[in-house]
Amino acid sequence: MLRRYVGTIDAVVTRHLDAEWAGRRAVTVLPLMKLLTFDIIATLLFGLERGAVRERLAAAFADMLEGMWSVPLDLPFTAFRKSLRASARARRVLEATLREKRARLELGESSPADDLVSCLASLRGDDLGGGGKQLLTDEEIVDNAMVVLVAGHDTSSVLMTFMIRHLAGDPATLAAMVQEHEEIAKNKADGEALTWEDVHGMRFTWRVALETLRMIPPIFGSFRRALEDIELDGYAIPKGWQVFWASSVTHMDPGIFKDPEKFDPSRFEGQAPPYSFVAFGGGQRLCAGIDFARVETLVIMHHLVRRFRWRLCSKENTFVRDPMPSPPHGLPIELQHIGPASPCKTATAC
Ligand code: HEM
Repeated sequence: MLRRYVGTIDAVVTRHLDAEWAGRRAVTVLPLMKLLTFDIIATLLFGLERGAVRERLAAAFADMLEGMWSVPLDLPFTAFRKSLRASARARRVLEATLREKRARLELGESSPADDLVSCLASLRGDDLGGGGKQLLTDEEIVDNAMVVLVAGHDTSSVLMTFMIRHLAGDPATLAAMVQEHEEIAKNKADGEALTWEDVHGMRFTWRVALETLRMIPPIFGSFRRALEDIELDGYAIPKGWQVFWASSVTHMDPGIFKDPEKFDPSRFEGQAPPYSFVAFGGGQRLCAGIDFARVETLVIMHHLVRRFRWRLCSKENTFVRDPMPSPPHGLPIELQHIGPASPCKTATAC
């Protein structure tokens, strides 16, 4: 299904680079990547065109994220209360979107395959003994849309930001990536959109992404509940206990990844042992958006490395977790344009 949306992702990425990167001498990467991944999700999963509705959703969503990890005190003026209110505003936008989608589906003006909201609104219980009734309530559809928005927005933007940071200091990896993308581009006309097949050819770039995720996993872990008494390395874990799995610890285990501090995309030439690379989680609750993340990452990197070179404004090679990793000051970089010339926009110094 994702195959048919590669061209749309390509169009959103190109528009974003033209509007936000082209002609600028410097940009701050993390906020731009958040904007871009939000635009991709809003377009593809919610079918929201650019405009007032999308801006309202973006604003409510940004406010919601601000307090999402705050102390859960629902009192006036707390970050948590503000986040709850913003979440209610975002839900109202999505409820209105759902009503509109449903009306268009009933009039035959749109198809369930148009976007995620239309797809969920069209699900019927025929195969599950539901007598053809709507499978999900409106509340469940909005819940699902909110989950996808939260799960798919910050994660990919963090990955892209740290890839860009790494490439600034690793000319050999950048050169190998450029070569891969130039090979793909040489068989295409100017401005021709990438296809599913092109994206599948970007093997080296995906290994660079996986290695970036290994070293700086956006989600550092999560909880699982023990379904039965188990013993692990001599420790007894009783049934019902919550266990925290930490991707950062597994990824830095020299018994699994030799020289774990070294950035080496070739580790992913073969298959990593099961449950050793867990940036996307594992088991039944494995990330539902892996393929989506892969396509958007590869399309974005394709256009970035073909159009720009960059230099870090700060030498600080650190990051903080809150709880997502973020580089100092959101990663300001100086840009050099190597793609087709574009009109000069506001130049911001580092
Ligand atoms: C680099 C990008 C991404 C990373 C590192 C990532 C990572 C993860 C992780 C660690 C989990 C928890 C898995 C578990 O508990 O075992 C998860 C769940 C999930 N992710 Fe992602 N994710 C990414 C991108 C996306 C995107 C783009 C989407 C959607 C468009 C998405 C949708 C989801 C959903 C819906 C879940 C919940 C799955 C469930 O509980 O069944 N993710 N992701």
